[in-house]
Amino acid sequence: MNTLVDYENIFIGKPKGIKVLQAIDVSKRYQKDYVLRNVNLELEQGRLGIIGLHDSGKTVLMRLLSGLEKPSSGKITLDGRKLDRRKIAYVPQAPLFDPLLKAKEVMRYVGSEEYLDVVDLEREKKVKDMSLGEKKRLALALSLPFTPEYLLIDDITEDSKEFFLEFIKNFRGGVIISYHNFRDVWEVIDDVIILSKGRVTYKGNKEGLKFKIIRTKALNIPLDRVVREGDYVEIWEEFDDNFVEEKLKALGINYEVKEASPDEVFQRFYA
Ligand SMILES: Nc1ncnc2c1ncn2[C@@H]1O[C@H](COP(=O)(O)OP(=O)(O)OP(=O)(O)O)[C@@H](O)[C@H]1O
Repeated sequence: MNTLVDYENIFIGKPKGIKVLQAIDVSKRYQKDYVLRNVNLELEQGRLGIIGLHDSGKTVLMRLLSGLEKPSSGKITLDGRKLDRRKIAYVPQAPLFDPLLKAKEVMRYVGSEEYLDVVDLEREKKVKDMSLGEKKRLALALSLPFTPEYLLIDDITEDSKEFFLEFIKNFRGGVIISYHNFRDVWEVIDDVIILSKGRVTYKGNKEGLKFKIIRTKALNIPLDRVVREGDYVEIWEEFDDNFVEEKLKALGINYEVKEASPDEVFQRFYA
């Protein structure tokens, strides 16, 4: 293997021939309990965020997409074929390495310790002295010599957040990142899958999560979906709709409008 870092194959251009990563009607159960049900997704080199609360099935889905585990039913394919695991780099939630090895010794498995420079990790540092974020960067370094076309990152820690967000922005291939909120990853994702108790509750472009919250002190308005919050009422409406505002105007009722954050929308409708 070439011992120099192949920057071009990590950061420059797009991989030749766009490949489609697909999950087709994927379910997973351990013993009797289903932890994922009928998940469908399709990604063509874009950037997908898999968002869900604790225990929603994010890690299980990431392990299936990386080829580390097999679905109980349904299938995962790359361009309609069986997964080529080397083309899919996977950064686990909590990577495991021999604690006594140095970073450069772990890299001997792939024969090129130079990739530690790409993830900004000291060659002499022992695994037992690394933070979780550094172990995740080491997992990434191990996958890079295989010129992956997809990068799957299961969770980012506080100390590695900046590094991974920057890496995602520059990576030439497709990215899937799983995380528990939108705030921290919003800038690097285009498409979204929200998981709730193993089921997909939202799938689409992140722009589809735009809602506004209309607030008024008029408590008895003749509209559906009105929620009372203390001394005012709230009505949520999709950002581009104007039905509620026009109705309130016609009724001569004063109101305020605020854009809901993606996390507020997630918590309210899809979590
Ligand atoms: N090997 C396993 N055997 C049995 N149950 C499992 C196994 N792996 C995961 N589960 C169960 O699957 C469910 C989803 O777990 P998963 O780790 O995917 O959630 P998550 O969304 O990644 O949560 P977190 O945000 O806490 O990491 C949990 O109830 C978990 O206990």
